[in-house]
Amino acid sequence: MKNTTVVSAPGKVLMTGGYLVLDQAYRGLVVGTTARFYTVIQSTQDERGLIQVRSPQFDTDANWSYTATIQDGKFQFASRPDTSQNKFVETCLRFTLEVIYERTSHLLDGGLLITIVGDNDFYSQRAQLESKKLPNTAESLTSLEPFCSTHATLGSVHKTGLGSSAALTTSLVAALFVHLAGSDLERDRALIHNVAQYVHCFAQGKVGSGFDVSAAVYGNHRYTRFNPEVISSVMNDQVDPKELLTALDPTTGSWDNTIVPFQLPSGLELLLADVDAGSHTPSLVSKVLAWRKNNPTEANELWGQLGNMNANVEQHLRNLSKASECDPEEYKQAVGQLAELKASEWYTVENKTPIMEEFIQLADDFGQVRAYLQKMSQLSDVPIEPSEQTRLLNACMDVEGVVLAGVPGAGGYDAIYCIVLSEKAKQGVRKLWSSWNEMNVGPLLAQADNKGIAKASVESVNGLARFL
Ligand SMILES: Nc1ncnc2c1ncn2[C@@H]1O[C@H](COP(=O)(O)OP(=O)(O)O)[C@@H](O)[C@H]1O
Ligand SMILES: C[C@@](O)(CCOP(=O)(O)OP(=O)(O)O)CC(=O)O
Repeated sequence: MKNTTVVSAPGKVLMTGGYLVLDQAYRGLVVGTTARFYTVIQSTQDERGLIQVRSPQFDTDANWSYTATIQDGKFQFASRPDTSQNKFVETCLRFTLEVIYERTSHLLDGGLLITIVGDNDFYSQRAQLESKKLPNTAESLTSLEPFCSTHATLGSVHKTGLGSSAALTTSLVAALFVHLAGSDLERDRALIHNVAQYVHCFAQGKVGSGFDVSAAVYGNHRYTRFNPEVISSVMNDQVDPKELLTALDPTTGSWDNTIVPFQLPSGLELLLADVDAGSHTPSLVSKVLAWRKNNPTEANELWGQLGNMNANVEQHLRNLSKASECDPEEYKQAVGQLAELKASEWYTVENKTPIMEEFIQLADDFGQVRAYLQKMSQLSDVPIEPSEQTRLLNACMDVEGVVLAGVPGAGGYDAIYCIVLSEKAKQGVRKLWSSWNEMNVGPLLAQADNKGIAKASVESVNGLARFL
């Protein structure tokens, strides 16, 4: 398709580092997912500067129109009077177009038609499956068409926690740079990251750690956040374009975020589940941070202990990756043998190899991470790993071949993840989920995937062409 740009960006799972990663002194280990957001931009012959955006997976009002023009050399942006609001889409367009204009002195010759879709895993498919009288299993989810209708509005849709706004923002920002400024996603990655990070903070009205946008741009990594001061002076409606350009410029050296590549060791598979506990999780983050502020001594000790344990988990994973490369046969043998046992039984294996010891340490240290998160839950009185989730995670750990099971990100009732050693373990975990009664646990199809932002063609993305 001529004059068409497609850019996608992945969802994320923060395996370790929830809460701590808000602080520059600590790290987060984040994994990208195969679930992605796709932004398609088509140039149109419409009125110059007319930008129409649509999200066809939603029932009503998921169309937004804006105008972006240059008057007396100045960038002007407005939403059309008859349009509904989408803070993320609007903020992406407004600031990204402004940055592009400031950098290239050129904007639009005609109009733009922008189509945005997210993989099914970003939104709960429970209602969809029920209406088709299908059980909530991986097989049923596989039978749904790609980018299926959510039968909901953006306001009412049930999200699964993969980070729809970060993936949407990143894919839209990157697609605008490619389409209008001829950007190269490799070469201009840091600039795209900074703009997406800023836009995301602006739209959500607060500066979070930014690990979700970082994962959408770079895929898996160990993340250390940027100093929030980098953007604090431009977090206002009246921002001066030159000041914005300087604040987001990656060559000034002011952005101090770090990205250290990371891979899951071979043979390990990430499984995700969306949990519907029937209750709504309150804002966990502000309560935890308030507790930390009021109890600095106790909190700092806990942050230090949990930070060290998170670092141990990361190191075991890195050691295992190295072992799988240096000694593939022994590694395979260890994985095969351990996959037949519960992690709690691994210590009983006779003549354990160093690779097996590493797996045992990994499972033990991740158990410690959970213990510290449970302590954080109790002390701050916030349900980070609430007892319902503890029971579910313990049951997952009781399946043969499960290495670890935990709550991603901020925790709460909404989601869990497991890492398993075999197809049999994966089936065992999913069987457990489908029979779990205390809460409704539904599998997601997404797996770990290291690809950050990426260009595509319409034809290469299954199910995309029907929207264009
Ligand atoms: N498919 C989509 N099309 C357009 N905007 C979307 C889409 N999905 C999510 N968004 C934007 O992201 C917002 C949701 O952000 P948020 O509540 O922070 O959820 P999340 O935790 O998934 O990022 C929506 O209100 C909307 O502005
Ligand atoms: C608490 C945190 O450190 C991690 C939150 O991770 P989640 O994956 O739970 O995030 P949401 O997509 O906002 O639900 C906050 C942060 O780092 O910004």
